[in-house]
Amino acid sequence: MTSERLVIAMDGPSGSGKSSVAKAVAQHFGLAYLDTGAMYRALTWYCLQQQVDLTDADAVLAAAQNFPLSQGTTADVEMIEVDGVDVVEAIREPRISENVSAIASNRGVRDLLINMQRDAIKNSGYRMVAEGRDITTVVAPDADARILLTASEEVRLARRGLQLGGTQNNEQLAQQVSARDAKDSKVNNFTEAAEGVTLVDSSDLNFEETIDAVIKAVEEARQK
Ligand SMILES: Nc1ncnc2c1ncn2[C@@H]1O[C@H](COP(=O)(O)OP(=O)(O)O)[C@@H](O)[C@H]1O
Ligand SMILES: Nc1ccn([C@H]2C[C@H](O)[C@@H](COP(=O)(O)OP(=O)(O)O)O2)c(=O)n1
Repeated sequence: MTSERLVIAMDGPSGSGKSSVAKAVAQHFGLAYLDTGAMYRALTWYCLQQQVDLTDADAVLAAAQNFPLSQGTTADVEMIEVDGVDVVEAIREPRISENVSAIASNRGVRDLLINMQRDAIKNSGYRMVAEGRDITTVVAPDADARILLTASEEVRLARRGLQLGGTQNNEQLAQQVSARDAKDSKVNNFTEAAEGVTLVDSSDLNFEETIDAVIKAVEEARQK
């Protein structure tokens, strides 16, 4: 086992393949994995469960300050609990996708979760793939490899539709993907690669090809 540090930061819009590709890349390099979007989703679930008014920024922040989150950091088993309740499936439901931007646009909430994310990277011994919207730019701008994973809107909508098993119509998918990205873009720029960030466009790549492209980008960044 090597203990050489390897922090890989990955950002991108909804449905670009961040979670699935990041997990595969973590397994390839033998790294821990952090899904930061799951943290914002779990906090949304908690606020809804606590009947917090999502338009009340102070109430949302108060909930975040007492957020009883427990999250695993292995790529092969997803573990997310809030106050002992398994929320792995619940946080992917459309009602969460539709409300999560209200939580993620709260500055105080972001500061709290960003600190938790930096702690997670440190606790991994700096051997982790972390993915989200602001990992390459805010959470870990000092990562050893920084990647922006994109795909055309059409491709991302189609992927999300398939992933949700055809349960959502086009309008619902557009709300959960395009409209959410538009809201999230007001907080972070995850459509253009910042300086030093490698862009991987997966529009014309299948899953395996995308993983290979990211691994190649990581290897290249490590040699710099
Ligand atoms: N390059 C690809 N080609 C085809 N399907 C992909 C590709 N990358 C990801 N997927 C699939 O698209 C869906 C969305 O991917 P996901 O990792 O959840 O995206 P994100 O985390 O960016 O929202 C998943 O079902 C995933 O398996
Ligand atoms: N680092 C991050 C990660 C996610 N978010 C917000 C923005 C997103 O709408 C939600 C959910 O993120 P998630 O990565 O689960 O979303 P997708 O799987 O890409 O659809 O959290 C964020 O603001 N910052």
